[in-house]
Amino acid sequence: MNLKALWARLTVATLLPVALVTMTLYPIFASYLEERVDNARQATEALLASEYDMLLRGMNESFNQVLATAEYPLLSRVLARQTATQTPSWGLAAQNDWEQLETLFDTLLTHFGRYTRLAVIDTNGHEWVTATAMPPLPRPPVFGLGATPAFQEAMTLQSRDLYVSPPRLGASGEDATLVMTVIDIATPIFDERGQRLGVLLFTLDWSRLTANLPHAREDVREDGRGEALLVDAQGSWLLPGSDGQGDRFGQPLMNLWPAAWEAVSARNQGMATLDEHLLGFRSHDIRTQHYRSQAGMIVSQPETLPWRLGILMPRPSLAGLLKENPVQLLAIALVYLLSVAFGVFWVLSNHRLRGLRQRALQFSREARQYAGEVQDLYEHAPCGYHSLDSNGRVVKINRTELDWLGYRAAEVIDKRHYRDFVTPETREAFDAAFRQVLGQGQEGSAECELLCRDGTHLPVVIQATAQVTEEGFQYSRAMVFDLSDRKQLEERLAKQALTDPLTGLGNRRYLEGQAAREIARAQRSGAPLSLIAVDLDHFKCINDSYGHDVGDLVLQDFANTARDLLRDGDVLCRMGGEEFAVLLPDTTHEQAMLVAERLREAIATTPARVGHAVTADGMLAYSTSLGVTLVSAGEASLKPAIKRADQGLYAAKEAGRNRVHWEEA
Ligand SMILES: Nc1nc2c(ncn2[C@@H]2O[C@H](COP(=O)(O)OP(=O)(O)OP(=O)(O)O)[C@@H](O)[C@H]2O)c(=O)[nH]1
Repeated sequence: MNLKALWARLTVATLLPVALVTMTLYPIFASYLEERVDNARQATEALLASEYDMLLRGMNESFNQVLATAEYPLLSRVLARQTATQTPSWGLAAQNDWEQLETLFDTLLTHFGRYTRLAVIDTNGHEWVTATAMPPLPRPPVFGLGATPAFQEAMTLQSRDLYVSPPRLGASGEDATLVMTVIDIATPIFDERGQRLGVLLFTLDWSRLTANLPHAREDVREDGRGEALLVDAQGSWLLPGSDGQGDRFGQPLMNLWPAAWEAVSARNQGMATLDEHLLGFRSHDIRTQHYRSQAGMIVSQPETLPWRLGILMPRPSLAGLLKENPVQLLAIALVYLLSVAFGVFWVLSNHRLRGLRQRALQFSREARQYAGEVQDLYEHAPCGYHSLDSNGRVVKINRTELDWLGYRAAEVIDKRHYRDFVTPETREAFDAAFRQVLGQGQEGSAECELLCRDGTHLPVVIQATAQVTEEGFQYSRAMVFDLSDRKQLEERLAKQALTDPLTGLGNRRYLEGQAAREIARAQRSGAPLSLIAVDLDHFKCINDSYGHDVGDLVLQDFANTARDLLRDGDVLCRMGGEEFAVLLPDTTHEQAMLVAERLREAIATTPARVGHAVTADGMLAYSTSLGVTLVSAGEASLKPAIKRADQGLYAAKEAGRNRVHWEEA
């Protein structure tokens, strides 16, 4: 496997475990996250309800305090007296009422702590009594407040009606530099006869009231537990900052948080999911709050209503959950790490195993190929191979030897003893060699003849060695060489040694061999054995006249003519040169003379074919002289008879040639 494939596998081994772990963990975390989101939604709704109630309760308290104070008889008495005179009257009764009223206002300021300023204003807009949270109080402070919207609105209202201004930035009392968020709450003051005397104006420290909303506090906000949101109908931020200065006060929510504004402006109440927050919201129209308070009617600036109160809670997220619990994060990282490590380990070990397997396969292929080659060599070797057990039974044999024998492997292996394939004549040599193999020497060889299925004999030499282990003799392993060619060569050489190459007749040595056998037979049977010596007449003249080649043709012609004339058992050979001999078994003196005469006459009357290049008719006449004798009983060799036949031959030559002469033993 190449490096590229390994990298691809490693990539898969990394990505796959990550995907599997993610697929396993994601549903768990998703359902957990869903549950947390549901919880957060419920918590948001609960917080919104409680904060809404808290806001209304706080405002109701203020409304009721304003209404209760406006109905206080002391207030209308002071106001009626001052209105009547239109100048500060400092009689004893007035001084007393004034001090009581101041004490009341001081008590209200200090006891409730939520008001920054309390004022009593007559119908002309003159402020007759004023108490502020910021001492020292001017006494008697008279300011014209007739132009304030709170005064003007309250002057149009009936008894127990309230004017409530939207939260605004305002000066606290006389110190115009100290700016804070305030709400004006004003109600008309009537005497017991129902005559309008003026207006009671409470300036409420809005930051003190909203400070009771826990989620409006920045310390709580920073905890990430939620944030209160309060805007008017135009989307202006109504909540002051923690210091009461109003860091975001009055800013449009559209700019601060467009998504939140889009959600709260679309519906009166509900739940919205923003990017990282859940927003629960509801609207509140301050004018409807008289149902909950002692007020007859509540008037405010209509363009600012209704208000929208909301709670923004952080929306639980997967990252947030993990951040919440670092141990969990660590465990998840560990799971990813282990799964990736396992994948990488698996690929690497698999890679190594794969390499080993491929090498093993390669070795096994080579081994099989090698074994096949060895088997092929064994089966088709130019010599025979076989293995025998200690009883001489064939346990293995190659195809070459089976082909020689003409058997199939199934007919031989474990079924036949090898000596059965050896001819009885050579079996003894085989047995002796096999005994040697089984013995100490552990080697043996023998020249034998194998008995083939078709009855033919195959000369072979067997060379065997014993295969011996610690347990002793296992089997013999033998190589068998075919000796047929060698035998044939030997026979051919032997035959050539006994044959005259020019005429194809046997030579002198051949005659001697044949003579020994015939003499022995004649001695056993007592049958006569005759010998004829033949010599071509004037052969030198033929050679000299026509050339040596023509002489050879004449010699071959003589051999053919004589061979045709003689019997099968007669032995015709060339003794050398132009001399021939014929051994005639079982032939008497008379019969031998007849054969010699017939031979002489046949040669004399049958010219040799020498071709037209030599003679005109292509024929060349020649003659022979012959000496005939009997091999005498008691002669162990042919030599004496040859000598006598030669003497007869010379006699025939002497007598004029082309004749037969008997030579007596
Ligand atoms: N062409 C040929 N000539 C041979 C061969 N062997 C021997 N000769 C020749 O045969 C001749 C024999 O001659 P000689 O012994 O004088 O006898 P001849 O001429 O036959 O005379 P006579 O025997 O007395 O009739 C020699 O010239 C040899 O060279 C042979 O194989 N081929």
